[in-house]
Amino acid sequence: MDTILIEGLSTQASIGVFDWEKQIQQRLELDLALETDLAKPARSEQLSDTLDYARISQDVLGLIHQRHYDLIETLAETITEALLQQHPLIHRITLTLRKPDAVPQARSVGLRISRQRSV
Ligand SMILES: Nc1nc2c(c(=O)[nH]1)N=C([C@H](O)[C@@H](O)CO)CN2
Repeated sequence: MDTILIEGLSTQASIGVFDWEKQIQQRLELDLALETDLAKPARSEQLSDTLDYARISQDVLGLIHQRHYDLIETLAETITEALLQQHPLIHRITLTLRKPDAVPQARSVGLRISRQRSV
């Protein structure tokens, strides 16, 4: 399987379990690996035959900004579920989500999840 990459997607978000985190915006960084077959678009040169990384980046930012999330787990599941539903060409998604300013002693904290289309 081939992979479309979106790396270092960075934005501010309302995210966190504590009350003070509901009053501020915090930095989030995302990497996405979207597994799909790229043989057809390679031949056709049609954007409609592949995953448009520009459009998907905007869709992900829209999901991040649409509401407050307490846990990064909830946001990660929301993003992978929506992308699998909206893009039939995606076979599997691996999402890495980082909250770089959450723990001052760490370069970054975060998670990585993989979700596959169920047949
Ligand atoms: N596994 C997680 N642990 C923690 C989360 C989280 O979303 N998932 N969130 C927090 C707080 O919001 C933290 O970022 C504030 O410093 C703590 N642990």
